[in-house]
Amino acid sequence: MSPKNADRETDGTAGRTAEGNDSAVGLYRASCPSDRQRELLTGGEIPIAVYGLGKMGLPLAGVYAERFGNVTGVDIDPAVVEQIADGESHIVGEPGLEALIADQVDAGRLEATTDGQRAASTARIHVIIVPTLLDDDQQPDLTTVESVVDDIAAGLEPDDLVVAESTLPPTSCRDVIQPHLEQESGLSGEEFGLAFCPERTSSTTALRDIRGEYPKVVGGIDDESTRAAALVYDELSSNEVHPVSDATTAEAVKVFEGIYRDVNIGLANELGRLADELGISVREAIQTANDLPMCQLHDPGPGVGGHCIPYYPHFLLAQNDEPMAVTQTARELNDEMPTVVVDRLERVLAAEDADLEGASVLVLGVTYRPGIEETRASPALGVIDALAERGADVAGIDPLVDPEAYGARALEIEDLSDESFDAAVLVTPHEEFDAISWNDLEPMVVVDGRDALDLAETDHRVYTLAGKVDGQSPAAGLAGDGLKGGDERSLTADGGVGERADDRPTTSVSSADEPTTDGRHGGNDV
Ligand SMILES: NC(=O)c1ccc[n+]([C@@H]2O[C@H](COP(=O)([O-])OP(=O)(O)OC[C@H]3O[C@@H](n4cnc5c(N)ncnc54)[C@H](O)[C@@H]3O)[C@@H](O)[C@H]2O)c1
Ligand SMILES: CC(=O)N[C@@H]1[C@@H](OP(=O)(O)OP(=O)(O)OC[C@H]2O[C@@H](n3ccc(=O)[nH]c3=O)[C@H](O)[C@@H]2O)O[C@H](CO)[C@@H](O)[C@@H]1O
Repeated sequence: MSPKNADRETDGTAGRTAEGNDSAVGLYRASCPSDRQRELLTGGEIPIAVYGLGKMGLPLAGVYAERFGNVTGVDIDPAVVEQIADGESHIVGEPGLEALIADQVDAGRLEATTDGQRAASTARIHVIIVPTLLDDDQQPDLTTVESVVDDIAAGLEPDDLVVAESTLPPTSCRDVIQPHLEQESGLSGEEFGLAFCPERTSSTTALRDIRGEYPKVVGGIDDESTRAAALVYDELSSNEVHPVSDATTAEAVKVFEGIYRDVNIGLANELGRLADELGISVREAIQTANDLPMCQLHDPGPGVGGHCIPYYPHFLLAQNDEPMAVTQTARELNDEMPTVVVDRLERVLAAEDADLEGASVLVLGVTYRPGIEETRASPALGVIDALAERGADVAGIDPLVDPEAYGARALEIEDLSDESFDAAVLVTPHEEFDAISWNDLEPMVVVDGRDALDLAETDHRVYTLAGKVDGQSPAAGLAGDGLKGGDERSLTADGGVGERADDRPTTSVSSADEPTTDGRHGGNDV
C-alpha cells in the first residue's frame, strides 16, 4: 500500500472511510440502491473528471456536465484550459459545442484545469479520452494514456470508477491500465472499477453522437465495473447501453469498427483504380451495387487520414501473431493512394507531353476531412511530398491550417487568378472551395480526388479519380481538341488518352506496370 493510502481503510461502504469521514459516493461496489446511485449521479453529488479536452474530450465533458454537473475537465494545454475557463471552446466546426461549454461553465457545472492529480483527488469517476497514437514503427504508443493513469492513480480512492473512452489496443485495460493503477495507487484491483466504453463519435456530429446516436458499448474489467459503468451511460445517453463480456471485448469492438472501415475503403480504392482500364465510373458502379443491403462499399478517394481509421488497424497488427493479411493489405493500399493520385496526374501530363519536373501544382485541402482542423495522416501530406519529390513547385490552400507547415506554398483563394498553374489536385473538398472561380483561371489539368468538382463548362482538363458518380469515366473530363468534358475517353497506362469504346487500352494496367511506391507518404504523424 503506497504511503498516500496507508491510513486509508474502508468498511466496504462506498463513500465513507473507516473513520466515517464523508466523501462523495463511489459507484463501484456501492451499497446504496441503484436508484439512489442514479439520484446522486444526476444530482451532481458524484464528482467527475474528464482527462483530455480535444475534439472528442471537450464535447464529452460538456455532455457529462449537462447530465450530471460537477465535472472537472483536465488538459495539459494551458491555452485549452484558459479558453474553457472563459466559457469558450477551442474546437473548430463542432456544431453546438460553443454554446454548451459556455452554458455549463457559466452554470458552474464544468470547470477546467491542467492539474490532473488535483482533479483526481476529488473525482470519483475518472474518464480517459486522450489520443492513442503510433510511434515511428507503427506500434501503439500508450504514453499519453499512461500519463493520465498516473494522475488518476495519485487521487484514486476505493470504489472509484475509471472509464477509458480512448480507443485502445485490445487487452490494454487488463494488461496495462489496471496493473498501472494498482501499482501507482496502492489499491488492489478489487477496490476500484475499470471499464472500457468506446467513443462512437465523429467530428461535426459529436454532441449528437455522445447524447445517444448509437448504443453505448460498456465492458468492465469485472462484472461490477460493467454494472457501474452501464449505470453511468444509461443516465448519460438517450440510447441503450450495450454491455459486453469484458473490457477486452469492448476494446475489440471499437478497433473492429475502425478496421472494417479501413478495409472497406481499401476495397473501394482498389476497385476505383480499375476505372481507367474498364473505361467506367467505379463510383457509379459502387453506388449502384450499394442498392443491395448486403453490399455497402465505401467511397474511393486519395487516401485515409485522421488519427482514428489509419491508426486502429495497427492496434491489432502490432500485437498479434495470427496473420492479418486483409487488414494489412488494405492499410498498405490506403497508404499508397496519395502516390497513386500523383501517378495519375503524371500520366495525364504525359499525354500532353508534359511532366511534373518544374510544373506548378496547386493542392486543394490539407486537413484529412472537410471542416475539421486535423492533419494527422492526411492524404494531402503524401500528395505534397510526392509532387515535391518529382520536382513540382507545390502551392496549397486550406481554410483551417497553414499549408506552409506541410511543405506547400500557402495561397489564398483570391490569389489564384494572379498565377497560372499546370495542374491542381483536389484532396479535401472544403466548402470554402465553392468560391473558386475556375473560369478565371488559366486552363490546367485538374485531378479531382473526391468527385467534388463540376468543371464541365470550363476549359480545364479534369481527371476524376475512380470516375464521377454520374457515370463519366475518370478521363471523360480531359478536354482534348476543344472537346468539353463528357466525351468517351479513358486514360491508358502508357499515358495515352484513347476513345473509351473501341480503343480500350491494349496494355492492361497491371500492378507490375504501376510505379513502385513506398506508400508511406500518408503515414503517421507522431
Ligand atoms: N476524433 C475522432 O473523430 C474520434 C472519434 C472517436 C474516438 N476518438 C478517440 O478519442 C480519443 C481522443 O481523440 P481526440 O480526437 O479528442 O484527440 P485530440 O488530439 O483532438 O485531443 C486530445 C487532447 O488531449 C490533450 N492531452 C494530451 N495529453 C494529455 C494528458 N496527459 N492529460 C490531459 N490531456 C492531455 C491534448 O492537449 C488535447 O487537447 C482518441 O483515443 C481517439 O481515438 C476520436
Ligand atoms: C467513433 C469514431 O471513432 N468515429 C470515427 C470517425 O472517423 P474519422 O473522423 O476519422 O472520419 P472517417 O469518415 O472515418 O474518415 C477517415 C478518412 O477516410 C476517408 N474516407 C472516409 C470514408 C470513405 O468512404 N472514403 C474515404 O476515403 C476520409 O476522407 C478520411 O480521410 O468518424 C467515422 C464516421 O465518419 C467513424 O467511422 C470512425 O470510427
